[in-house]
Amino acid sequence: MIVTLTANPSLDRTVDLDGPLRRGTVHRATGATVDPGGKGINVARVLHRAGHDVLAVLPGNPGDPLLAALDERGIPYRAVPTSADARTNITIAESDGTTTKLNEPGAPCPAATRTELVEAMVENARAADWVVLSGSLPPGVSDEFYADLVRALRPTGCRVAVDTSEAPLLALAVGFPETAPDLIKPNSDELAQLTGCDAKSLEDDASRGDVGSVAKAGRVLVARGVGAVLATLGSAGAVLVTSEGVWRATPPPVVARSTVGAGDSSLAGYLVAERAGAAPADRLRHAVAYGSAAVALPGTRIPGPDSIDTSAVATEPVPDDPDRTNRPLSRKDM
Ligand SMILES: Nc1ncnc2c1ncn2[C@@H]1O[C@H](COP(=O)(O)OP(=O)(O)OP(=O)(O)O)[C@@H](O)[C@H]1O
Ligand SMILES: O=P(O)(O)OC[C@@]1(O)O[C@H](CO)[C@@H](O)[C@@H]1O
Repeated sequence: MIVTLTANPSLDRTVDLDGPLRRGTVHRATGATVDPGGKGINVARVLHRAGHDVLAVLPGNPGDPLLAALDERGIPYRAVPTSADARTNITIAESDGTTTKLNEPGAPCPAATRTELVEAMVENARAADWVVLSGSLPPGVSDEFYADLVRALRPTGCRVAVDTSEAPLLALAVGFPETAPDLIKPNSDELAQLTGCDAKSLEDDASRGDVGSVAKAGRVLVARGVGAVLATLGSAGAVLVTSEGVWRATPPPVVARSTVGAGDSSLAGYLVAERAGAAPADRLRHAVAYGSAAVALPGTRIPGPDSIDTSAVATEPVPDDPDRTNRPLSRKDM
């Protein structure tokens, strides 16, 4: 089983425009869709659709429309009572695939909810082979929440994947190696937050075929105890760094409709392959195939196994570059 935690879940409302977004004007939307969202929920949705046994843990009260959306899709969940309904996050989707997101802060999380979420995670982790801790934290939850939870999960022996950003990510990294997860999935912004690199140049270099800086940042994290770094780089694909080596994967050309949930689908794709016993390059291939399939779908729609084409994803090992390895990262190596 895979247990996901979404401490700050959302109902994702996507509004479609037939042209570019213009600030300060009235737009007549051409359509609108609503999906259950929040990063851990998206990971659980993809895994469930791929036939895996999942449990999505989240704060939520009976009657919350988010829980109704999970019920409709048959996603198994454990909802811990909290202060209010889940937030609504808005995506404005332009016809060329450009997406703008407006994410609400989320319902404040009372102390009793935080305690029960941790208890639910520890209890269910005992029967799981992975737990996935994903997304931002709602008001009332301290930045150290994930770091503390990784410590609390250690005795269960369950492997831990984390996908978060900003202060909770930095608070986790401060505790490495004690709080180092078995897997992290930073995008270029998050890799930059962790290592002081410039996010745009990481992605720009990668799209020109140079993933040296990403590989170096990943190696720094692995040296600090992280099991594997799955760095996703938007249309430039992804890089996997483990103690065994570094691989890069390039997606096939895709007509992008919405990038929302692409990173979550990548993480789920990696876990699908990992659970099947795949070697690192094949895990990366699955991550990129799932991510690219998600990008071709509208809103927070998630791909099913039938739309995954791993043969269209090119992977290759990235050799060690002694020159670059000896050069410091732009700010500090964490
Ligand atoms: N324009 C694109 N074309 C093809 N594949 C893409 C594109 N954008 C993203 N992807 C695929 O999706 C994966 C994840 O994308 P990205 O790095 O943007 O994740 P993310 O920022 O975590 O996404 P999100 O937070 O929106 O879920 C990439 O590694 C790639 O495989
Ligand atoms: O505000 P957070 O927790 O950082 O991100 C939330 C979110 O943007 O992430 C998912 C896509 O990855 C969406 O379903 C959801 O709206």
